[in-house]
Amino acid sequence: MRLISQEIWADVLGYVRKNISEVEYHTWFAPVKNLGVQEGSLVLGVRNSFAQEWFRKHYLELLEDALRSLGAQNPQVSFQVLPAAQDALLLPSDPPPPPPTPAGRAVPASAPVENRKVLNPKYTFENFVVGPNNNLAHAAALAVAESPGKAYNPLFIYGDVGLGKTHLMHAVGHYMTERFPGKRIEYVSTESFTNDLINAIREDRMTQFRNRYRSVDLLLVDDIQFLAGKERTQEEFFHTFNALYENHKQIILSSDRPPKDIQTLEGRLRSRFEWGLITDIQSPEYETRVAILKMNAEHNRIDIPQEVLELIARQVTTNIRELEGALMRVVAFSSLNNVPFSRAVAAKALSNVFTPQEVKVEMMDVLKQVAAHYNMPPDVIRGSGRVREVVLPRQVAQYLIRELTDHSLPEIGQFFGRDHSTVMHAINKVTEQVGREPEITAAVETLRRKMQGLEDDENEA
Ligand SMILES: Nc1ncnc2c1ncn2[C@@H]1O[C@H](COP(=O)(O)OP(=O)(O)OP(=O)(O)O)[C@@H](O)[C@H]1O
Repeated sequence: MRLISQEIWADVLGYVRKNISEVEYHTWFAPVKNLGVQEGSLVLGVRNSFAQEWFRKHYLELLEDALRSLGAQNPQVSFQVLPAAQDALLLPSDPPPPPPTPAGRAVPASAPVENRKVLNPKYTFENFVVGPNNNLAHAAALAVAESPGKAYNPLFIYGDVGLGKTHLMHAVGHYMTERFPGKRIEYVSTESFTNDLINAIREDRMTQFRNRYRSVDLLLVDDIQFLAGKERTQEEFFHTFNALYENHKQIILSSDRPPKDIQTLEGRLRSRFEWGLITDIQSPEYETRVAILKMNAEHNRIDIPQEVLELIARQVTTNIRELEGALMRVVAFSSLNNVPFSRAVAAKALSNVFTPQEVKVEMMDVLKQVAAHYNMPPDVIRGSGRVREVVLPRQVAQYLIRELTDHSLPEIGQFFGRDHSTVMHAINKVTEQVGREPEITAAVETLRRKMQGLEDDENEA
């Protein structure tokens, strides 16, 4: 759980930093030691009793507000004076989080030069969940990692925000570092490349700049779409590209769109970007989202029930960064309110961020829930049985699928191996019975709430 409290603390510091001056922040908050969440209370270690008093007087409310923003219903913060030796040992305390960057990336665009080489340790191939949305990009990245400069050069990966482009690029970097230890790797965002170029020109350091980017074995450039409209940077990048390419050095580029859609990109660069392989990453489907959450939970040693992960995966559908954020929110909520994980707790934790209408339900989920409710295998419900015990759950499932998903009658029919008129009949039948037959009414109501993650259960926070 240590990792969870670090996440919480990082979020709290982020909140605090936005609300006080930098000087105040560095004076008071930078030396604080996060001692974890104990029974719902965030425990902070401070240097001496004067600091403890100061915090109680001046920052308690701010800290409580920060915890409230993370979902704590009755936020609690306590302070402990650290023993002098521990204080000395612990300082500087947990590094404060970097100021938020627009894309929330691991290596801020304005990071000092030496930071740029840092590859995020989490972004490895082992930690990358492969699904139908990203399997081509994954296979291409792996091929490039195995034969850099030979398989596809450049490798151009494009896709929407937060779908794993940077993760895959870093994975190639990690792989190469392990496999070919002496190789030089440079990871840079297009923004950093541009800033670096501007500084090099201003400070008359062009030779140094060129050496640096032209002497690497693997160049990873993120968000290459930002080259658009920057003529001088395009010019310089063109020469960097050529130098590396001619020496069979690997280049990997990421972008939010394919080269042909990057406006005001010089033709000669565009055509070079198209020399190798262009591959895209799409939004993950439900199963992949659940797998990503599962891997994240395991990675952070969080023991969280599958059904809670499923609820989160249904709510956040397009961006993996947000998906991970939602998981952390649920974890923070349950730890700060000292309640065990449950679907109701998760729904509550996410209710401020995602409106219930956004809940996405899949046909298979409905079938599974109905099957569990009637204590019957899903395949039997989808099968050909005609006895009432099977027909009723089948009709209820079809009714709920129609209500909770966007699927058409023919699609639902196909899912059940029946034609659309049979589905229509089933839906009409249940519609007539709801409100009249208590048993069916209750079943539909319970299942509907469950599917929307709104059911009240005994764990409710
Ligand atoms: N297939 C995956 N398996 C596991 N984690 C993933 C996967 N894809 C993305 N992630 C995680 O999602 C988060 C966002 O990924 P990443 O930063 O690579 O996205 P991006 O496409 O580069 O976004 P941007 O366009 O903002 O640069 C990261 O924490 C990453 O580890």
